[in-house]
This record gives sequence, structure tokens and C-alpha cells, in this order.
Amino acid sequence: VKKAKTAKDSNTHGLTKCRVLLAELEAHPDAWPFLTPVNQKAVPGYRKVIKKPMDLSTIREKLTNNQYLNLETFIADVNLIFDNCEKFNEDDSEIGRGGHSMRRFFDKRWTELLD
Ligand SMILES: Oc1ccc2c(c1)N[C@H](O)CC2
Repeated sequence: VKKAKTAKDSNTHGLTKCRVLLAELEAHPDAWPFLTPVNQKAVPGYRKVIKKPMDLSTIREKLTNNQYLNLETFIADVNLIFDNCEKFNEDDSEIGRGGHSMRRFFDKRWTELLD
């Protein structure tokens, strides 16, 4: 007998998917530029150019502090990492290529995890 889906249920399942996806992103070989916040003191231009910095450790902290309402708000923060990367890096650079590679990986994985 199918259990009625409460708001809590779908949120719980959404959060489980966030945990799975974040663990896979953190373990990805191309994740190293995205693991921790960019050191804005050490990188000229970053603070001015990138209005909303984001990285995987910040997402991990927000997930731990229950700051994601659902899978959608989590996906928005992950996409912010890749959009910042495209803005600041040439496509034809090591970090630029890594950002594209991880975005392709993430897009494939979250769509596979959809209900
Ligand atoms: O050459 C460099 C040096 C530092 C960074 C980048 C490239 N790209 C990162 O997105 C931000 C930090």
C-alpha cells in the first residue's frame, strides 16, 4: 500500500539525495579548485568580479545546519560554483575545464536521482 507523501517525507528524501550528490562532488578528481572558499585576499579581482562566492565546504556546512529547504535550493548553490568558475576562468584552462567536467557530471547525477 503506497504511503501518503507528506511534506516532511519528500523533504527527507530530497535531503538524502543532497547528501549523496555532495559526497560524490567532494570525491570527484576535478573538485580540488572547488573544495574550499577562494582566498579573496590572494586572488586579484575575485572579490570584485564574483558577487556570490560558493564552494563545496560551504555547501557541506549549510547542509549540516539544515539551511537547504529542498533539492532545488541545494542545486542552485552547486550551480553557483560552476557559474562562478565559468565567469572567472577561461574555458581553455585547467580549472575552467574542470568546472565544465564537474557540471556535466552533476547534471547527469541529479537527473538520475530524480524521483
Ligand atoms: O589562476 C588562478 C588562480 C586562482 C584562482 C583561479 C585561477 N580560478 C579559480 O576559479 C579562483 C581562484
